[in-house]
Amino acid sequence: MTPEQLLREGLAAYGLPADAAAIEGLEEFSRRLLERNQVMNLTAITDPCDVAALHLLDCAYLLTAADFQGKSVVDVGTGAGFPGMPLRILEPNFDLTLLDSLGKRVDFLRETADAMGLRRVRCVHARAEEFARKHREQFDIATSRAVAQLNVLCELTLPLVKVGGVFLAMKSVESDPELQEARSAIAQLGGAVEDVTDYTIPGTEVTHRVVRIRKERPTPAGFPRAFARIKKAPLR
Ligand SMILES: C[S@@+](CC[C@H](N)C(=O)[O-])C[C@H]1O[C@@H](n2cnc3c(N)ncnc32)[C@H](O)[C@@H]1O
Repeated sequence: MTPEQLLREGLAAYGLPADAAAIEGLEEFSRRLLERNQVMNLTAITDPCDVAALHLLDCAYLLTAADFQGKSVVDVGTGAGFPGMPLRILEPNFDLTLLDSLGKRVDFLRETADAMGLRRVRCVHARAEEFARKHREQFDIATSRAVAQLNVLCELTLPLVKVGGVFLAMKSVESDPELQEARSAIAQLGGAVEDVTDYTIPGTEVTHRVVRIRKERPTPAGFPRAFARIKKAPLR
């Protein structure tokens, strides 16, 4: 199967629209990613079919896990733009902030968003725990994939989410122990696990998980702590 077929059939399997412009946008992003990957470290996945499935379709699943229309969304530790960029390409009607602590990756994202004419994308070079000082409880949705253990990750993300909003954490299906260990941290930060959904990426036998955490109460003022403190004494 070609990447184009994989994307078309995969989006259809999710029940998402698979119009030609969206598919072309995803393929263009994949081309730019793999081209830049030759001179900087953006992804270990280098086959275009694998990028289509393991990056693009994996991330696209989030559009079935929450309604993004009209929302403000922050992707914490976005790296080369996952999950944020595929979501932006597939759904133009929300405000997206792509946040990462590595400046070169953020530069790549800014250049790529400009070159592709993507709108309503803000690329921010910052650590999440520092960004939270000025952007506390400003986002309807936070997303994150492959950034940290859930108890640490929630301290980075939940302070950014409005009360009533959600944090969508992309995790492996082996994350049950991690999830159990994070329950107290999630409660201390004002959240509650609402839903855990496992999904198989179309065209593969790979199954991943989305943990949906609802922000129920404001996060207490002491969080997030400085990263050295979070790392030394993760919330339990
Ligand atoms: C393993 S990469 C994952 C990138 C992307 N989310 C993905 O799934 O391909 C983790 C990324 O998180 C970023 N990161 C780690 N801690 C962070 C923090 N406290 N604030 C912002 N970004 C952070 C790193 O710079 C890195 O780009």
